[in-house]
Amino acid sequence: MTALSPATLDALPAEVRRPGYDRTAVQAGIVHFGLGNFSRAHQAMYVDELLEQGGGQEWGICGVGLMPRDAAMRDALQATDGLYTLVLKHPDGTLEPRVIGSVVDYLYAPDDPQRVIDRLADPGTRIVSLTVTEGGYNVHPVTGEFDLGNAAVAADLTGAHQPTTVFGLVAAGLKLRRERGIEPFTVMSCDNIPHNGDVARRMFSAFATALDPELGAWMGEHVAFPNCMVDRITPATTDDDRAEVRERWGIEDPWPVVAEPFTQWVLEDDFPLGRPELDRVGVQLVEDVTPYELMKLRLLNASHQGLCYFGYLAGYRLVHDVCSDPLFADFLLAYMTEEATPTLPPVPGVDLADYRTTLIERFSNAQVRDTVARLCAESSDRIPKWLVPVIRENLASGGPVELSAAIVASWARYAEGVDEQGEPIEVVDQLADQLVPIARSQVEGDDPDVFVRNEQLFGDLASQERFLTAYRWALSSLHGHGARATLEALMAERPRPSRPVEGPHQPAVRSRSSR
Ligand SMILES: NC(=O)c1ccc[n+]([C@@H]2O[C@H](COP(=O)([O-])OP(=O)(O)OC[C@H]3O[C@@H](n4cnc5c(N)ncnc54)[C@H](O)[C@@H]3O)[C@@H](O)[C@H]2O)c1
Ligand SMILES: O=P(O)(O)OC[C@@H](O)[C@@H](O)[C@H](O)[C@H](O)CO
Repeated sequence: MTALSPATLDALPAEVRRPGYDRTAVQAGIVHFGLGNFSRAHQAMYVDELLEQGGGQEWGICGVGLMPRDAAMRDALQATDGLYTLVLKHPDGTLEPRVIGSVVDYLYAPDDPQRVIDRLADPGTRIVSLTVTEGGYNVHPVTGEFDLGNAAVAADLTGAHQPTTVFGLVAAGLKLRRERGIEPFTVMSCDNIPHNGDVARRMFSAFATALDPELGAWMGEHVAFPNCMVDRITPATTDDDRAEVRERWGIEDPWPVVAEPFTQWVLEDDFPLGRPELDRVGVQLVEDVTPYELMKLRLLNASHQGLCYFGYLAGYRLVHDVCSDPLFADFLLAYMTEEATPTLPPVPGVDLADYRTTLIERFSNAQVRDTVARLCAESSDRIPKWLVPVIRENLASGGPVELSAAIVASWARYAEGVDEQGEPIEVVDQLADQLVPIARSQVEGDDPDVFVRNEQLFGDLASQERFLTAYRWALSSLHGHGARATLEALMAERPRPSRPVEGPHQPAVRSRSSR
């Protein structure tokens, strides 16, 4: 057994790719907040690749963690001097193990916030990147503005102690740079949010303005916030993943990461202090990321929501099991083709029919073992940003909303917190305390539409007749017949591309038109 470290790299089996570059010469020009599974499988892999190709020595990554769980990442990376194993899992079972070397430092902010601020103020820091989740941007659910009422944010705004939030730390770093006459770094959001750079700009600027209006104005003038689209399905690391790395390659790695082979990064090229030559390693640099992000968020991410609640209620726990079921694959393809795609602009260089088929193949990769639970979590951050816009556009254009409405209904049913066998569901959502009682009251109370009357999440959808009719039908079918039968009814009159015409499943409820 080899404990992963710079000293043991040469002892790893030949099939494990490892850094061939001199890590001691790599400087951390990127500070990354939220160094979790995804950024280690994606951004850090691209930088590692560039380093392999002899470029990017000034673009190593310093991870920063803020949350209690990040102490474990600190410990893991401390043990390996920042190294970790990325295992790409091909559908045919082929594994590509690779040790990533681009993370050259890690700071756990609660240990020493000033060290983080000093690193941000250091002229060598030229990009601050983020994967702090959708919820990490502190957007007020009703106003859409920065939520100044958030307790941690409000505490940071008093300036009475060292900051604890990403907003407080970034603002403190920028303040020092401004005072010292150092140009600001670029802030690069890599979260799954439409116009993630624009959202980051609004939120970070709002915090800075509330702290110090002059700082806010300086930021508005000088800080760049490029938008980007990022893609690589990266499940949470499990103990089985750790054991696999240990047993197959003899590597003792406290926190490896597994991911699918597919990867994509489309990035707006707005980096006043420069950037790594990411275009050398496959990143698409574009003027406007909009068509790419709409494609990805409305096809991939919204389909994840389309499969997770129905899938969970039908008894599935792994994503590939859901998507290997032809009924579910057909449902997702129908949602993507009939409802999501018509809302998309043309995407340069992309055949959307191929993209949709590839998504089903990616979701069906049995080796990745992505979980339905990961996709069901924090739905209140996801459905309003990925699916509700599809519904709105179709309502406005006269397009169909039946399948999207059924996805919303499946969330409403799932949020009741009890499955079809009467077993409890653990609803993981920052709004769970509100949502679960509301969802339960749709069964017990006298308003079956109560869940979608939540304007915070759905705006005025509940007053849109076409949406409401489809939603009511789907919710009632979910209650009366269950998830599988509801999908069968929805799909009964549609072409079924991914299963034989005489398939094994017969619709268990009446078809939509005979209702
Ligand atoms: N996992 C994927 O397949 C994937 C793919 C594309 C994009 N993404 C984006 O990356 C994000 C993170 O995904 P992940 O798989 O790395 O998750 P993860 O749970 O492994 O990592 C999330 C990191 O964000 C930190 N974080 C959470 N809330 C925060 C807050 N309020 N302030 C500061 N830090 C906070 C966590 O402590 C952790 O370090 C997603 O929410 C998504 O926007 C993920
Ligand atoms: O990570 P989230 O919360 O943005 O969304 C859950 C998944 O849809 C997402 O992680 C996808 O796996 C990812 O966006 C694929 O690139």
